[in-house]
Amino acid sequence: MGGALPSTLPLALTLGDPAGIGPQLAIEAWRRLRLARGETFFWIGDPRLIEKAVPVVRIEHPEETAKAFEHGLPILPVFCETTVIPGRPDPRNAAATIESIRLAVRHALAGRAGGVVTNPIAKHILATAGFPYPGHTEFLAALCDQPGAEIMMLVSPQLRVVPVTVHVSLRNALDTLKTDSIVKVAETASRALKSDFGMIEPRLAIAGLNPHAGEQGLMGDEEQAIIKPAIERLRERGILCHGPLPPDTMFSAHARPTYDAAICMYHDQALIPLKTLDMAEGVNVTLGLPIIRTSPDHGTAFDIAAPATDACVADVSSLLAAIRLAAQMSTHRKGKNR
Ligand SMILES: NC(=O)C1=CN([C@@H]2O[C@H](COP(=O)(O)OP(=O)(O)OC[C@H]3O[C@@H](n4cnc5c(N)ncnc54)[C@H](O)[C@@H]3O)[C@@H](O)[C@H]2O)C=CC1
Ligand SMILES: NCC(=O)COP(=O)(O)O
Repeated sequence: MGGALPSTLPLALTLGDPAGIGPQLAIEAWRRLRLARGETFFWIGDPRLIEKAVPVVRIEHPEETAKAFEHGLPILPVFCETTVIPGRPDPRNAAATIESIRLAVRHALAGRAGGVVTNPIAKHILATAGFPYPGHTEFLAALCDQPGAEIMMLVSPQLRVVPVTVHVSLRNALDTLKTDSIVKVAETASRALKSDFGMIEPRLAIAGLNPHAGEQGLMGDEEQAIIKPAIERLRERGILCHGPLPPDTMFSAHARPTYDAAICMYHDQALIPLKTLDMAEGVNVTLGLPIIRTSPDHGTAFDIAAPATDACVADVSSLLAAIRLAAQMSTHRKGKNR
């Protein structure tokens, strides 16, 4: 999906959880992109984690990335407080993880980075360290001074999905699902598909919530009471959308070509089909913010995390897809603002 030229500005890649697969993936991504002469990035991470495994170039400013990339992995250093043991996350290193995200956003907001690509964090480890946000998505919105503007989209070669409710329990998602939030999320998605993905008139498929999209009220009334009014309002605002669709069939090979993004009512309704179809190529994108942010669709994978000097068994495809997509989105957005 895409095809735009790479962004000229380097991307900022964050540390993620240092005990996860992020450091090994950063190395692998640098090796491949350097060979391919593809997109460039600087890693905001701890050089001590990787410098025995790969040539690194410590930089002070993102502008040094282009020159450094040929010679080594450009690193803008942040330092972990305590020894990192792959597979054994430690809340004492949360400060470095958080600082890396902060710096990445600062550089993107200042126009020194084309976008932010985040390595995975372990939400419960950050929470133990007192981090008050459920995930990157909400933290990034706060850093951009636009809390509530953020939405999550997962993108893969076969599907795009947007959950209306995100990092909450299923019970809480049902309680908080509202017509207004469906409208807001769908409008943001539609706008972003134009500005960041180059679409002229994006088509949205709106999922139902209940089996058979409620079976005319026999199996739940949220479709009638909450989702249909949202669709009517979106149509009045000129947004192409259809639904509520039965969630069990709307992701089939026949249905997928009829829309550009599926607006889903809760996290797993959106992410299960996407990861089942395309986990290796899936990319998590934050829309609705002044900065571009992408991330691989997988998590920290502590079970396969290893020291940087070991062979990398983790698949780097999703991170590479995230880097490429961020560059393409940045190019689209620049073209739009020209
Ligand atoms: N964007 C982010 O920061 C995300 C963070 N997470 C966090 O990750 C942590 C672990 O979550 P899990 O549900 O276990 O999901 P996970 O994606 O980390 O792992 C699930 C399974 O997939 C495998 N896997 C994941 N990425 C892989 C890769 N690149 N190559 C090969 N195998 C891979 C793992 O080894 C594991 O067996 C949680 O604390 C969660 O909060 C989860 C999703 C996204
Ligand atoms: N399941 C997606 C996910 O957890 C990613 O969240 P975020 O850290 O990107 O907000």
